[in-house]
Order: sequence, then C-alpha cells, then structure tokens
Amino acid sequence: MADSRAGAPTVIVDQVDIVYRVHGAGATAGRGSATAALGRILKRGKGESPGVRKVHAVKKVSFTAYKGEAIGLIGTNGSGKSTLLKAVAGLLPVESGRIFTDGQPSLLGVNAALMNDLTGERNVRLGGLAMGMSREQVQERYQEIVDFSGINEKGDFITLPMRTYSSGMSARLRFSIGSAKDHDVLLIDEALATGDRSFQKRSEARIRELRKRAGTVFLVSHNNKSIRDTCDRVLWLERGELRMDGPTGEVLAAYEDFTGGKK
Ligand SMILES: Nc1ncnc2c1ncn2[C@@H]1O[C@H](COP(=O)(O)OP(=O)(O)OP(=O)(O)O)[C@@H](O)[C@H]1O
Repeated sequence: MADSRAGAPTVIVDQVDIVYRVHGAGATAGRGSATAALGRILKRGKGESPGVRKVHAVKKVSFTAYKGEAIGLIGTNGSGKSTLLKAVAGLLPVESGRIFTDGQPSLLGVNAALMNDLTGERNVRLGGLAMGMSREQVQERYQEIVDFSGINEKGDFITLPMRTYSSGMSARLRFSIGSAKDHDVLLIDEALATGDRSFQKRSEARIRELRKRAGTVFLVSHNNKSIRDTCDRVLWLERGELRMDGPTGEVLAAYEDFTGGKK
C-alpha cells in the first residue's frame, strides 16, 4: 500500500474512547421516594450520576488515514462502527484521546436529515446549500443529482414529498445529494446497502470517482463485496476495539473466518 499512503494524513485518530450516557436507564421503582433521593445524593458524592448508564462504545482506537485512501469499516452489529464515524465527523464528543482531521469531514448516512414533508426537489436544493454549495452550483448540478438518484425513473416522484418514497428511494436520493460535491473526507454509513443492485453499482463507481478527486473515503458496510470492490484498506472493529487494520483481502479473510462464512 506504499502508493496510497504516499498522500498526506487526512484523519488521525489517537487513542480514542467514546462513551454514551443513557439517562433514565438506572431508574427504579420508588424513584420519587425519600430513600431513592437519598441514594442519589450518596451516589453523587462518589462521582456517579444517578440513573445514568454508560455504554463504552469505542475503546482506545488509533489509526491514521491518508489522502487517496478508501477505508472500509467492518465488524459485527454494535461493534462501534457508526459511533466512530460520527466522532470523526465531529458529531460526537470523545471521552478521551484525540481526533484530527484535515479539511471538513462530511457524513453521508442513510439517516442523514432530509425533510420528510418537503419534496425531493426541495431536499436536493436545501441539501446542496447545507453542504456549502452556492445557489448557482446547486442549480448546475440539480439535474445530475436527480438523474443519478434514479428517483424519476418510474414517474415524476421528485416533486412529491419525501414521505411518499420507499426506504430505498430515500437512501438513493440521500446518496446522490451527498456525493454531488467533492469532499475532503467523506464518511459513508451503509448507503450502499439499501439501493438495488444497479444503484449499488452506480454508487460504487461514484465512490471510486470521489476518491480520485477528493481526499479520503470511509465506508461502513455489512456487505463484504461492496467493501472488497471499493476499499483498499479495512479497519475491523469488535466490541469497540480495533481488532485489525490492513489490506482489504487480509482483513476480510480474517473477518469471514470469525463470522463463519462469506457474506
Ligand atoms: N445513542 C446511543 N446511546 C447509547 N448507546 C448507544 C447509542 N448508539 C449506539 N450505542 C451503543 O454503542 C455500541 C456501538 O454501536 P454502533 O451503532 O456504533 O455499532 P455499529 O458497529 O455501527 O453497529 P451496526 O452494525 O449494528 O450498525 C452499541 O453497544 C450500541 O448499543
């Protein structure tokens, strides 16, 4: 991988821990009673918040990503992939450790906030502006974004509210909007899993393009084939720990052994 690592570092994750605090999870019956209140005061003295449970989602993870790399993030459900991606995007604070990014990271997820009551068209325009494109740039790219999404292939859906779209259609539109701009660091969460096969192929090609023009692409996916086709390096997280970091073939082979079969 000497070639891809010749670029400058774009993301440095240094000994990062991420902890969620779930409020209300420790509440028991008799919450309003004097004994419960006393218990809470006593606990507070020990530095614990009452009724708060901690979930340690990412543990001491370190890696450096370089310009030109496409990096897959894999791991079984709940292993911390989305959490790590959100932290790199600057959307979640770290408990300890540090994350440095060169340029603005953009998180492109199937959960990206589009407005369900607005039409696809309004969402394309607002989404473009929200990513920092000018009105003119949005206008220029508008048709291409709609065409790429394929939303209008089966009728004039782009002028209907997003709530009338199937989950696959919404995911396609999100991906089209998010990938319409060149990104320094593009973080993609499962975007490929939801579209149909032909859209998956198109989005894989788009990722390869973005990667050539832009900085670094991160892709979270449970689809090992997408990872194999798109990424040259893979980080494998398990129970919040970085279990392996290396060339795609090697890491996927170990992961497939671990999960007991190819996906
Ligand atoms: N908002 C939250 N509050 C509390 N705990 C959370 C929250 N989001 C995630 N977690 C916990 O953090 C851990 C990591 O979750 P995360 O979503 O990052 O995993 P993942 O690898 O992306 O999983 P999947 O493959 O199922 O999408 C899990 O134990 C999960 O229960």
